[in-house]
Amino acid sequence: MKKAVHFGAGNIGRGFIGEILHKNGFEVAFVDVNETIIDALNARGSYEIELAEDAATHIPVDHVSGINNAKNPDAVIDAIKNADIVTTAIGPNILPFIAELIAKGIQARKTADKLDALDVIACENMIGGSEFLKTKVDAYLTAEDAAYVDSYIGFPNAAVDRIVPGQTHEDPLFVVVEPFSEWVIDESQLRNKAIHLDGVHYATDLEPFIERKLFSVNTGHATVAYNGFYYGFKTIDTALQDERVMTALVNTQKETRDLLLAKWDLFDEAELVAYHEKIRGRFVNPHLSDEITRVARTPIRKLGYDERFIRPIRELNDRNLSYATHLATAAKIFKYTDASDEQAVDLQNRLATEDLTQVIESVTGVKEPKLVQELKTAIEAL
Ligand SMILES: NC(=O)c1ccc[n+]([C@@H]2O[C@H](COP(=O)([O-])OP(=O)(O)OC[C@H]3O[C@@H](n4cnc5c(N)ncnc54)[C@H](O)[C@@H]3O)[C@@H](O)[C@H]2O)c1
Ligand SMILES: O=P(O)(O)OC[C@@H](O)[C@@H](O)[C@H](O)[C@H](O)CO
Repeated sequence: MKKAVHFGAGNIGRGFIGEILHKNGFEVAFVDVNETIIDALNARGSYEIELAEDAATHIPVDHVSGINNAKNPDAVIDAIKNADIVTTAIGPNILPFIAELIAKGIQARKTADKLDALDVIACENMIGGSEFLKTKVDAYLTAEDAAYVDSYIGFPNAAVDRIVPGQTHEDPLFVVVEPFSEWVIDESQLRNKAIHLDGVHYATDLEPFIERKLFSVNTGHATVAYNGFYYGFKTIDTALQDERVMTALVNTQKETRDLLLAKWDLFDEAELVAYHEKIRGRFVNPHLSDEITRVARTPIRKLGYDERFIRPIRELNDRNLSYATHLATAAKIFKYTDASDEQAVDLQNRLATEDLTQVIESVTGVKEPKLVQELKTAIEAL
């Protein structure tokens, strides 16, 4: 069997990436620090996915194993040495912490004179995720290693879409997912073109696809989460029953369409309207309950310069298009609290001790006085 190494045996890792790799004949070594999950993968060698729909379908995934990277880094390096593909779904903030292991795995391939091409694909909600990972990996490589990477190792960007909420089953591996799924990989950045995964869409230019996904699904999701939190809700589906939250989502989607249509020739307005309607339906799937704390997690990341609110705000502003709803939700992120979310706690501590303008500028990376002032006014109005 072909061998895959996948970093992050969490919700989307088991609930989507594992499914696709398995379907394509790979045995999958999941790398994670969660001992319960790693032990269960090794004990059973299989797990089950359930599609959340009327007549729930069950998908068995076997030929899987686990490696605890904190305890057994050498096994990860060895697995990468022998892998046909490497994927991650671990969270953008964690990518820097696995970069050294990936670099060592690449060095092990080079030392073994392996000339098979390998792609390392970051499946994170992030524009340019694999390229970002490559910059972190590069920091651990010599000039000679870098030449080997240029020839044999690809870091194609990817976009992954499937709502996989937090799981609360007795079985730590069982994962309930929405039926919809989409995985797009930038074909132009692939090194190993012989691996063409069934169930993956290969695009020659990923940027419009990742923007359509991130600014539609994730900006929309976050709009529901931060407005929902502000109005006192706990889950995405219940928040959407509130007209104020639904209106915020619908208006945000309109601004997103305006941006996508102004920026890319590729999209058709009617198709985007249908895409956005479908997303609203996905958010209220009655068979899936998604906590606001999951969707609103890591608020500092979500306020990033190239992230789901600030990038559209900047780009709509550049085009003299309205970004009022994006801005109103971005302001609510500054009011988000969750004692169990390190970034939420950090943001609130900074707001309590530092000047608001300084916090806005440092968290969002925005320096343009007009946008900073608008954010400040919107936050102060809450
Ligand atoms: N859940 C979704 O609906 C969904 C959909 C598309 C994309 N994504 C993206 O996929 C990524 C993962 O999201 P998720 O929802 O699966 O999160 P998750 O928390 O369920 O999974 C992340 C996994 O990474 C592991 N991990 C954390 N630090 C680690 C480390 N240093 N070394 C090894 N493992 C470590 C955790 O133990 C966990 O099992 C994120 O970038 C997210 O944006 C999620
Ligand atoms: O994973 P995050 O924190 O970037 O965003 C939270 C959710 O919006 C996200 O996980 C979605 O469920 C997912 O991106 C759907 O494809």
